[in-house]
Amino acid sequence: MKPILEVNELTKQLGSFKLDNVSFSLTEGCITGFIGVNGAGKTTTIKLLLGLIQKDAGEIKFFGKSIQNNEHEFKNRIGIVLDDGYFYDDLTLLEMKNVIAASYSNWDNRLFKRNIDRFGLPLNQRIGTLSKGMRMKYAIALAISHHADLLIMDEPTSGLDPQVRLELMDILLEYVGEGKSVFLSSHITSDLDKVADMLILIHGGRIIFSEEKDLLLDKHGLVKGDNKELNEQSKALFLTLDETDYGFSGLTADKAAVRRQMKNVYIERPSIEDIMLSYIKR
Ligand SMILES: Nc1ncnc2c1ncn2[C@@H]1O[C@H](COP(=O)(O)OP(=O)(O)OP(=O)(O)O)[C@@H](O)[C@H]1O
Repeated sequence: MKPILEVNELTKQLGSFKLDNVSFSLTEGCITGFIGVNGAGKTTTIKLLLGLIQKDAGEIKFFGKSIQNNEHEFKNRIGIVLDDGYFYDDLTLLEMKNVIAASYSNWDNRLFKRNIDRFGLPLNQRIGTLSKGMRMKYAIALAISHHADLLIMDEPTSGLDPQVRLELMDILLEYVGEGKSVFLSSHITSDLDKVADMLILIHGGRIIFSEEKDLLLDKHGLVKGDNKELNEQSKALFLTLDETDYGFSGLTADKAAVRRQMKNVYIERPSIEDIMLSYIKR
């Protein structure tokens, strides 16, 4: 599949924080989870993609074309869902829609109406009176009503209850089912366990890995066993290792090698959170 967005050696110094030579690409028709703990650099990367802050160096290409020279086309073909700061609370949903729709050349009012009906949103209610879940659905309805090819979302699930998070994931799955792509930052990795195709981990302003989720989950393993299984060679197979008097548990990035070298151990499937924490603890 084609890369929809390519980020090459993106760099930005912000006070003592440096986003350091960040490179990754997003594949068409995929949900890519951009994961990392607080302060890792997720929002900074997204702000640079959207031109909300200026990069020091690096290049961003959208469908093979530099976004710097094609800013208008890029903005028309992406949908954006940021933290809830960018709506006017005193406007109704309909009034705010009119403000936003005016800035897109391919805005589709019928599609917007369909999304609004589907999400059960009251068009004449003031934005300030919406619940957090409704506000998120409204932000998505706005972001996907101009036939965007790529939806970019910064921490969309934070502060939402599990039911609304589940609904949100269903909406995203339906969206990529139409051949669109989603780039979604989150430190709540459990949502991504279900829906992400690709995962990119950022930590301290650097990309730690960028991989297909299924491959990542397949090759890593949470290993438990008796301490007598551990020696210098087998210990080298672990990203993290906890040893107690009762035995050890550790996360390996090479489950196959553990199977070959350690005979009496249990290997469980890790969660994305287990993997993320192991890489950043190293
Ligand atoms: N304008 C700025 N001046 C100085 N430092 C900044 C500025 N903006 C962000 N930072 C710092 O950059 C680092 C990365 O912040 P960023 O918001 O990108 O992290 P994040 O991964 O999105 O975290 P979170 O999950 O908490 O939103 C943080 O240490 C933050 O304090």
